[in-house]
Amino acid sequence: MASPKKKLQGLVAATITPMTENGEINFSVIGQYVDYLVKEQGVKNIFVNGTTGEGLSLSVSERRRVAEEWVTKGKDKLDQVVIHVGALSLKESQELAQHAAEIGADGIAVIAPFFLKPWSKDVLINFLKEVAAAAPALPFYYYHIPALTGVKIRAEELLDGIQDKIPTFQGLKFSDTDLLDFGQCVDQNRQQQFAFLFGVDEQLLSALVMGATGAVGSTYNYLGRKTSQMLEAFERKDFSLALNYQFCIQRFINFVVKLGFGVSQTKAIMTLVSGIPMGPPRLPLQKASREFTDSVEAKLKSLDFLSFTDLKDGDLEAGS
Ligand SMILES: CC(=O)N[C@@H]([C@@H](O)[C@H](O)[C@H](O)CO)[C@@H](O)CC(=O)C(=O)O
Repeated sequence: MASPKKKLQGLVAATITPMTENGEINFSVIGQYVDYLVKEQGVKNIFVNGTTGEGLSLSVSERRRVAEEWVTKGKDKLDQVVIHVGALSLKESQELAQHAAEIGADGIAVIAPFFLKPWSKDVLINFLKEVAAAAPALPFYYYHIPALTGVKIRAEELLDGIQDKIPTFQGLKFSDTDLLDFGQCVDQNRQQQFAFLFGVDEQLLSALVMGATGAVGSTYNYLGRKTSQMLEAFERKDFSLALNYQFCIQRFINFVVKLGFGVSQTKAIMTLVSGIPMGPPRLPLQKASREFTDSVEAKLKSLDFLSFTDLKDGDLEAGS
């Protein structure tokens, strides 16, 4: 794995936690999953035990084992493995942070505690600082996802002076649609070389314009290639082509959002596209319906996503 000091950039797949039909974690397919991400999707960075990975629905011991399995199977194949160690209990979060360091992960990320909530920036920073201190050699990322945590403290405020409190702070995973807040994070922290990782896949192009240095998301599990093509077009300043890719990705996401989209559906889509059985989600989530899977399969075919055919300029109408 790469040196922990290397900046996290480009696409980061928020990994699914594969499960058996009995609801146990299916560790046996993680090696295959790593190979799929690297070879078929060209994605070499992963974010483990986050929202998509149902991290907060797993026990601490399961989270440790999942993290270990990804680090072991990703050795010499993946560039960076970031482990989400956020929890309601500070002690659990610290245990997971320390464990991530012990197993050789490349970074840790933490969401705001979401039951008994921090109501001010300073309180949230104090919590994050205590977790970061449990893994003092690991890059630390704050995972901002206010729609799920209910903690609405603006990321831009949180970042103000954060490295004085958390010396290992390395960046932000921003899973929100507030591009004013995101833009201000970038604008006010450019000199610090933080990673600004955007987490709303359907809006990534707008975030790239705003200065995102990378992206963490669920769709990079199966749309990694397609999204990389968008990133490459953006790098080349071919904005019209980049927009075509974003629209194509949006068409698919819009389609699944209308059917009802979340972690369960991500598991179903990934099973369909990769052929690796991701299994059902854990309660309280419900397995995606057969109707959902059938509709998605047809849509992916119509958009040519299953064959990863290059989108050419002007193909905007295809599959719409
Ligand atoms: C709420 C949610 O699950 N958002 C996803 C997105 O990738 C999302 O699935 C995508 O933008 C489609 O809406 C990621 O931000 C979550 C994520 O990175 C994670 O699993 O930790």
